[in-house]
Amino acid sequence: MAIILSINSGSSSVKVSIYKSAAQGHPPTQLADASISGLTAPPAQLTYERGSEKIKNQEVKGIRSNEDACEYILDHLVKDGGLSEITSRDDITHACHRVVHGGDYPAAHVIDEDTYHHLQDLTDLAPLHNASALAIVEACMKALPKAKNIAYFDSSFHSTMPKEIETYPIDPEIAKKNKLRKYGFHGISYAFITRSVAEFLKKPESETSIIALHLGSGASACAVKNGQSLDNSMGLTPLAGLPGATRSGDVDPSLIFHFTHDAGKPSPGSTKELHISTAEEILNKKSGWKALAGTTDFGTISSSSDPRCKLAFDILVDRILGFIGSYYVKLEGKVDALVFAGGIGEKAALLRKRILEKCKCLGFEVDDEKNDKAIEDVVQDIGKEARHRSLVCQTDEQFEMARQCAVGLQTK
Ligand SMILES: Nc1ncnc2c1ncn2[C@@H]1O[C@H](COP(=O)(O)OP(=O)(O)O)[C@@H](O)[C@H]1O
Ligand SMILES: CC(=O)OP(=O)(O)O
Ligand SMILES: [Mg+2]
Repeated sequence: MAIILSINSGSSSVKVSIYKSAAQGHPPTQLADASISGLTAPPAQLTYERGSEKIKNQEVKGIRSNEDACEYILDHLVKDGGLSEITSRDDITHACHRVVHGGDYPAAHVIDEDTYHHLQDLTDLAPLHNASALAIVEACMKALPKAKNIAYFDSSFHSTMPKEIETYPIDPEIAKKNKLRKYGFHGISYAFITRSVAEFLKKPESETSIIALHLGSGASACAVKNGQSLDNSMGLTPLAGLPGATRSGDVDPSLIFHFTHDAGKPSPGSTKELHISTAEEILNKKSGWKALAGTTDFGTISSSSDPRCKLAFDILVDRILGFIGSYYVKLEGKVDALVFAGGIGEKAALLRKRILEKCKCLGFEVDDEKNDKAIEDVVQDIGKEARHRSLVCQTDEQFEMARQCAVGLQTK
């Protein structure tokens, strides 16, 4: 029997789930689930569930990085006497890592020396993510000597984007040499969402077309056509597209040079592993609703009467509407559903309401009573009878990686 550890290192949280692989062709069974959130809005908060039993929900001190969070959780899982399948770290046979930027890798990759160095080269393209994910990989290689480490990339799901969408209108020679194109991200989540919504709608995945919104501290929109990614709002890096907790999202590329004359200089935040310019540091880490409203907590922004929070809220609504409109046309109106997911998408009912009210002209209609209900199912309807469905999906990047790993296991 395989014991699969699934690690999702996000920009404001680290989520770790542990599964045992079931019989041939069955999805893996979750044994426990732990997350440390609030990494950008301390104090960090640990939640820990074994099966359906909520074991812990408490503040944790001394967590200064995603790596600290992962080590703390791993220690917790192994020491939890309630998990009979795990008596030591040696029982863990597979460690699945969410790695945001996989470059041209179209699918998951066992992490060997070559893969590790290839991913190190990509760190500069995902400054908030790849470096910490690789640090966690390195820690797992030491802490879990018996485990096979496998990287699942946020970018792989978007390898189906057509040329005219992934190509930037820049010098093709330089673009080719430096691999400068749109990659798109949150793909592990969009793969889970597409499969879950197809199941909910009782349609084959290959006939399911949706506009999906993964709204977390990093936020993106995705047009899925017949089960495959057509377009994603993120680009060469996760900076493009929608604003995030500390990220600007799309701005006029010239802006940064008017923001500071030091834009092109190395950022003071650069390290041995991470070479980012001052421009990237500002736009990735010192912008977004943190800069606008002084907090990365979108729950606060949604409920505050502070005009700065209202502006941050309205900006996010405006930018999301831009992508919904564009993707609705690109899908030629053949949209089975508009789907909200991610920490914000699943919890910010007011944001969903505002967006759906503006999308009434496209044939979406919010049902306030359903929209205000707690989201308990994997997929839940929040819309009225209308031309198109409006849904929430509790996305699960950890499960998606473990499922793909279990399938891979069963086919090897
Ligand atoms: N009740 C809530 N209402 C609105 N936003 C929320 C709520 N709870 C958490 N959030 C937001 O969810 C985001 C975290 O999203 P999530 O997808 O879980 O993590 P990550 O961005 O690290 O992948 C944070 O910006 C947080 O402010
Ligand atoms: C790509 C990205 O922004 O990921 P996250 O939302 O987990 O930070
Ligand atoms: Mg995330």
